[in-house]
Amino acid sequence: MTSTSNDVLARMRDTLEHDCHGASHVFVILGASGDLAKKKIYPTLWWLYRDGLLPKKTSFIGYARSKLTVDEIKQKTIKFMKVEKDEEKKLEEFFKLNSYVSGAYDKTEAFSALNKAIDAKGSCNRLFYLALPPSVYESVTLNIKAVCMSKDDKNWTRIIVEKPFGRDLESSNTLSSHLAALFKEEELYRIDHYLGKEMIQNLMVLRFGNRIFSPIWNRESVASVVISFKEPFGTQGRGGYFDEFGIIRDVMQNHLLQILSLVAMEKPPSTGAEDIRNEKVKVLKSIPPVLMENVVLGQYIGKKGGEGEEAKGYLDDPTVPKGSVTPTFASCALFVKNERWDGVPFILRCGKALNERKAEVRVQFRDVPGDIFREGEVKRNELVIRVQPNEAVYMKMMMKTPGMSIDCEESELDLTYDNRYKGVKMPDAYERLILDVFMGSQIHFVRSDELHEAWRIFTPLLKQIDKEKPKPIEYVYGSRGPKENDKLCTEFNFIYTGTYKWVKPQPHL
Ligand SMILES: NC(=O)C1=CN([C@@H]2O[C@H](COP(=O)(O)OP(=O)(O)OC[C@H]3O[C@@H](n4cnc5c(N)ncnc54)[C@H](OP(=O)(O)O)[C@@H]3O)[C@@H](O)[C@H]2O)C=CC1
Ligand SMILES: O=C1O[C@H](COP(=O)(O)O)[C@@H](O)[C@H](O)[C@H]1O
Repeated sequence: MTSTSNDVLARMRDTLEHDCHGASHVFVILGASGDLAKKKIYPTLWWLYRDGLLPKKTSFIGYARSKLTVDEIKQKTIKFMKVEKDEEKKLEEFFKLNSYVSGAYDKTEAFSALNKAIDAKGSCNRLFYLALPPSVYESVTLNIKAVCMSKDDKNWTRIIVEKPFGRDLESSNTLSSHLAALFKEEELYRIDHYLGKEMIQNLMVLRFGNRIFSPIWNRESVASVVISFKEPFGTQGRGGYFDEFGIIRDVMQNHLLQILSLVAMEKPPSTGAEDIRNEKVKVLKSIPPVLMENVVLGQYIGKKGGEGEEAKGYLDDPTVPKGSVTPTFASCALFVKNERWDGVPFILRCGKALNERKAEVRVQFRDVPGDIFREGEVKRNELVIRVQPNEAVYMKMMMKTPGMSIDCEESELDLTYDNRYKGVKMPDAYERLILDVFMGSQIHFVRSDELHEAWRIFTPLLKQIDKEKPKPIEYVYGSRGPKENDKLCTEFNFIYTGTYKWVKPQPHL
């Protein structure tokens, strides 16, 4: 039987109270005046508070250079909080638990003032969320370490770090060494918010909780794997920031590679964080650096006759440097050189300003050997794990056309979450991850050696792109991206026939 949202919430509250032993907690948002804080962190803390999912004695302190009041923070963030009419009183309670300290990121005296505000809450566990540009990570973490850590043994301090974790292997290693000199690995929570998504967390269960997959999850049966991220909007005026990174650093090197490691890793000895992360590192170590010849780069141009944002290309964004060749689309094929996967292409593909919002994993199986049906009739099986939107797992299968016909046709085993798990609340990725930090679970956070391997795989390519500045292929805003990507997919054994038609199930009357 499917658990109802209320059952699940009640169980989570019990676990949380048990794990937190009734302790007090202070959650500090560094960069409280910024975009991430406003759009994600404050709303997430509110949802957790509203649902009773934070330890009972938790308060929140915002910290940034701007001189702000809690009321001003509230005005900035409220439209992202999705507050229902009957929740106003609770929202007031939430903001009463908030305070704000203004100060510089590089002044120890300012952090002493922050520490005073934390001390005023009494003996407590401390969580610091770095919702900040990486340029200030170093000074902020030095100051936290110098004056803001928990003073007694019974309380812990945890630091939540947001990407980008550097821009190449060298800068990432420098950041990792800096953090390692200040904090223990168990105090560091490196967020990759894709690890907080339902279907990404489901990959472990799907693979290792089902007997049927393990015999076919290898080079004998799998032809190729495609992992995609598509977004239907462009840089929306924030191209200046994006241009420093490009889509490979923004999405491929982190979110898509994390998904790949969960799809390709061996079965860990347990579901413990270290066992899982050991396996993820092992599989990443088997991946040679990506070669430029296996890469397609694209940049979107405006749509003729389009209106508003879609009429504008990447280079029309006034915050983007003139003539920039930063890719807004990238796809690449890479290989896992181990016994299980040798020769199987893993195609990663991501892009902005495409035709739809979609993130999915597509495992395409090899052709049926010794086919006895009419030539070309039998198509490859495909297992699709749709991460977003509308979570689903479906397996494309060949079936006899029902009725008198003896033909084969493409059909599917379809597990659409909206139908199967009616009424279950899907928390936002940040809700799950912030809760994990309270509970001290690092399963869904990136360890420093995973980060090292991820940058090792992409840094030679990124350096080559930065040096040679190849001109990306133009694609029109709202299209499927460069045609060259389809060629890359075909070259690397992903066969698209265009013959599969999904008949959306109609609700029973
Ligand atoms: N439970 C559910 O909700 C289910 C939903 N469906 C829906 O049915 C529709 C079709 O299913 P789908 O699995 O995508 O099957 P398809 O075989 O039609 O598509 C497979 C893949 O090929 C890509 N593709 C499309 N055009 C080309 C092309 N010209 N050359 C190369 N590749 C191409 C697709 O999208 P891309 O443009 O991203 O490359 C996709 O990645 C989808 O909208 C799917 O979401 C199907 C089954 C279950
Ligand atoms: O990390 C990032 O992810 C978002 C997309 O996240 P999603 O949860 O909405 O899929 C992307 O827009 C952004 O560029 C990138 O930095």
